[in-house]
Amino acid sequence: MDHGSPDPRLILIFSGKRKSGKDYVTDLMQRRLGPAQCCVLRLSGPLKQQYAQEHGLDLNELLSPGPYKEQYRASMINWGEIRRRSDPGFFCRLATREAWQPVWMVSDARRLSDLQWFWSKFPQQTQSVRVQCSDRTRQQRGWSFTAGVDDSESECGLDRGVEFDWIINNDTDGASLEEQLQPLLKLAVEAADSH
Ligand SMILES: Nc1ncnc2c1ncn2[C@@H]1O[C@H](COP(=O)(O)OP(=O)(O)O)[C@@H](O)[C@H]1O
Ligand SMILES: C[C@@](O)(CCOP(=O)(O)OP(=O)(O)O)CC(=O)O
Repeated sequence: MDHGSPDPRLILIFSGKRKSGKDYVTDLMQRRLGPAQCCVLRLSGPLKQQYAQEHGLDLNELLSPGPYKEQYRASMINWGEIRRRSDPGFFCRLATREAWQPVWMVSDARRLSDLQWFWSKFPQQTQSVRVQCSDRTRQQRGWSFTAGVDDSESECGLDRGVEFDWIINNDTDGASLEEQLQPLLKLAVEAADSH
């Protein structure tokens, strides 16, 4: 890789609707695994950084789960689409360029092109994880349907056509998240140990 680090041993690519809990789950896993073994990479990180700079916005607020980023989401989606159209791997490359840990978790895949980039570059290491929950749970977490966002490729691009390696149900009153994450954590520990 261009950053000179050895290739990762395991890449878990998370996707799911907004407020399904992608950040929550990946943060939880990272706390368990520790920063020396595992990093959380966000494809939206370099996107938000560049977008904030060009539009004079508060990057920290855009990176937070609160309402600020929602005001700009539709515009950020459009802005990102233009970049991706000419170079589908643009944000994947930027998001991964400084990662050196043996386990990577990408918290926000949204389009088939995101997954394809990792599958083609790291075919042995890449596994896909879908985080899902009911709309009711998402509403409890502050979600409401927004036309132009919830019906766009950004939210629906992976609804069909992918057989996910792992599915995590993250409903408020559903199966224990801890239990569901055990096999993934085990996989990550084994990958890190083999580094
Ligand atoms: N299992 C959970 N238990 C408690 N709170 C959760 C859980 N999953 C998600 N949340 C909360 O719901 C909100 C949305 O989750 P987040 O991880 O930001 O979703 P996403 O990244 O998919 O948009 C956050 O405030 C988060 O802390
Ligand atoms: C413009 C975006 O990158 C904004 C993504 O922001 P977050 O990744 O913070 O979103 P959720 O975790 O789903 O709430 C979407 C895109 O289409 O690239």
